[in-house]
Amino acid sequence: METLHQPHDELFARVVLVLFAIVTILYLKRLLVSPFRRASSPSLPCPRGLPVIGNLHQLGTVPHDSLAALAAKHAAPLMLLRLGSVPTLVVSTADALRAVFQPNDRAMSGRPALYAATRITYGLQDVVFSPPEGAFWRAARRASLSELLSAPRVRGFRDVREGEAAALVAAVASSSAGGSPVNLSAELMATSNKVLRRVAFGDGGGEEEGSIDAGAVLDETQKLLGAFFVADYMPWLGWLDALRGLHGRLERNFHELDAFYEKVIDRHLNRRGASDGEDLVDVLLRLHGDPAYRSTFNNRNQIKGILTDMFIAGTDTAAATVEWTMTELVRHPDILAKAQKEVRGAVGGDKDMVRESDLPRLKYLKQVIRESMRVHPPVPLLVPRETIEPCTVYGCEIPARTRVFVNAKAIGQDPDAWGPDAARFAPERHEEITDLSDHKPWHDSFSLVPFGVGRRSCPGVHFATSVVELLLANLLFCFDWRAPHGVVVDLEQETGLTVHRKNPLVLVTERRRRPGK
Ligand code: HEM
Repeated sequence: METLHQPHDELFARVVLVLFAIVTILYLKRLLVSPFRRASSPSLPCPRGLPVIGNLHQLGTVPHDSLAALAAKHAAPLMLLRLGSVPTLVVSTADALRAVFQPNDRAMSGRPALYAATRITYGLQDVVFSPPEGAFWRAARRASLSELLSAPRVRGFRDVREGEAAALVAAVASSSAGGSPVNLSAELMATSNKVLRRVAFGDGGGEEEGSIDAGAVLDETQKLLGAFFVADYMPWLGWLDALRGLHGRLERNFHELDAFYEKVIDRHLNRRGASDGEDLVDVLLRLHGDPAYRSTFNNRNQIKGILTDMFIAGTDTAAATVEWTMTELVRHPDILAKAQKEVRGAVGGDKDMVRESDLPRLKYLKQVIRESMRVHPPVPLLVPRETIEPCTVYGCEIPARTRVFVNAKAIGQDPDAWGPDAARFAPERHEEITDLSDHKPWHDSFSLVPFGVGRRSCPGVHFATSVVELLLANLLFCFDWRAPHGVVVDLEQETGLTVHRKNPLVLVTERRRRPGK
């Protein structure tokens, strides 16, 4: 029997071996060959990657800068990469952005279901990460624009912003007493966080929620959303994230966040009918009872998902904007002096602080902020997109489910859009924009896109600019600023979805002397 079976066994082993080799070769070939090449794209460059990881290693420690360098090296306003197993289109100039989005805004309007975002948003029940095809995103986005972040609602929170701007001035004055340098990065983050918590949860800023340290929990949420999850690029290796402890951290954070939101929502339900103004939780609870929204907006998790949006999208973006603007101002004392002169002249030297009613007169300040967001967009690769259907760009077919990175930072440095001195910090280049109080020009342009582009662009522009302008105006009005002796303020960046300075901005400051005092 044995002698009869042996040749069959050998043959079987050989066949299995050959089949295994074929499957492996086909698999590696699939990984090595870009899907775009198969889809006939002679014109779009695809920088060569490595087996399995593709071009992931080329992202470096500061991905938007590495991608800009890669695009420049290949003279590729549009390039096609493979990040792990994910086909990815990278857009790096204003013209390319127009060519991609003008005809394909709908096709480009998806978001990839990233691992951490999916968990934190209760399975994509929010505005930032939810898929655009379903009724939920449309309803939630409509609610954001018309209720949560509308111009009247934002105006209604003026007292909160002015109160927190005054608290920031007091905190800076106290930390700088006796000539000590101030950690402005930390002060700005605390202020921005407080504004959002008061606006979202009410006057107590969430402090009523007893033992839960909401600031620390939300901070961890932000870190997890910016962390690199292997599963987002090579799903079959997702188990590595568990070994790295990321799953455990994510679960802990999710449950802490959830417990916090449950308490906040219960507190709001218990005090319903009280007449002390609506915060965002009140608005969301009201919408959930509204027949116009009931069919799509119908469970508590959606309220929690949208609250998370407000925090992740609104807190450190505003803080980073002021942080980078102050960085550039201290590096350019002439521009700092000009902006200060404008603020002090427009507000009046006898006043304590800048009020929101003063802001429309501060034209140069708005140019400075615009320039800062051109050179340092706080979300340099926007929030990742994903094509929801195939589309054609420059004659090349881009398949559905291609990830899309818009390099807002590279676009802000594009010499075709900004001239040969694009790298120079020069607020005057925005002089020709007449209506700086209107947020529309942000979204009309393809050359300045810190708030994104098309139908998924940021609905919080109004909210964000009112916070940023007020905080910056007060810092310039109330204090003189300079780097500590012998220190050159650097431009090193910390990575994450939102990009802050790597080293905190520590400055020496002196309180402005009021006339006659
Ligand atoms: C300076 C501050 C801010 C910057 C630079 C910023 C930037 C961005 C960017 C780049 C996007 C992605 C756009 C795209 O994919 O095209 C975005 C989306 C979003 N932002 Fe902002 N943002 C800021 C402030 C805010 C604030 C204060 C809020 C709300 C309180 C907010 C809420 C949102 C939401 C809900 C989305 C998702 C929109 C969607 O996917 O439909 N943002 N933001």
